Amino acid sequence: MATSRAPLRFVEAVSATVAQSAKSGFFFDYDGTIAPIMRDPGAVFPVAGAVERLRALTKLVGRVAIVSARPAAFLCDRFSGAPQVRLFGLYGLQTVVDGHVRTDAEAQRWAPVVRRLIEDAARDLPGEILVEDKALMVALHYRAAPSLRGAVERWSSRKAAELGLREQHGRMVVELKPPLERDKGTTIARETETLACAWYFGDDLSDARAFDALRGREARDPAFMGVRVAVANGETGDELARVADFTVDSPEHTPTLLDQVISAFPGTRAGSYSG
Ligand SMILES: O=P(O)(O)OC[C@H]1O[C@H](O[C@H]2O[C@H](CO)[C@@H](O)[C@H](O)[C@H]2O)[C@H](O)[C@@H](O)[C@@H]1O
Repeated sequence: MATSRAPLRFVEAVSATVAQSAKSGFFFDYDGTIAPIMRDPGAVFPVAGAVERLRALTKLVGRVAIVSARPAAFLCDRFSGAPQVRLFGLYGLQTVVDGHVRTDAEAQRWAPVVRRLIEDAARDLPGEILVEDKALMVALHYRAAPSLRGAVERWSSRKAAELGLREQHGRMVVELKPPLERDKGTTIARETETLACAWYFGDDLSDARAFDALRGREARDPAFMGVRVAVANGETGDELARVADFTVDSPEHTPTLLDQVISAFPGTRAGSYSG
């Protein structure tokens, strides 16, 4: 079910991971990667078996983490069943330490600007556009009205210029965020510094930066192995699959791929992940 798209062979990636397990890491995007895409972002939970696989991985490798554009508090709720999984929210501007969310101080300063933007969006944009308030960022969703994409993008570009914010495009969404040099790429670069091998799973445009970070590390350190897994989809999937080592068919297939990794560790059996 895993399709090789580059010279790296799946079996080699797994063997190298098992051989240097303490220095290996698994990093996951959330929406569209280990959670389904739905119209209501608040109603999204991880696919069946994902949390159990992540919990199993924490016992086998040095690091397991979620790197998401969601607020860290949301991730804390969804991954309460796997407390050893590290959580990086809002593209790495938030982390969770001992159960408490820590927010980057520079990002926090933008909260009043984002608050004003949310009020403007509620006033200016058509009712079909879902304005997701993430406190430090706003996501403008046009999934319910794809024909409004152009209007939303024009409004968002104008507001970004007016307020000094940055835009991030994604699956039927455009986000406005603080103008800081922080994204999934910088988070992955930092979190993989001490690792010899790192896997990253993603489905969307912002995940390409995490893939790039792994490629950059490989270029600087030929002993390092980066494994890029794209989760297929008809929206942004092709773009990411082109630069991935492997592709899975959907978020529901991610646990199946993880079973193939987990079962390669001595003493493990696929499917026995209750503990
Ligand atoms: O980094 P991620 O964890 O992948 O977050 C990216 C965005 O995910 C969410 O939006 C996407 O999923 C929604 C729920 O399935 C879907 O309705 C929407 O069309 C997708 O773009 C989330 O709501 C955004 O805040 C994240 O930026």
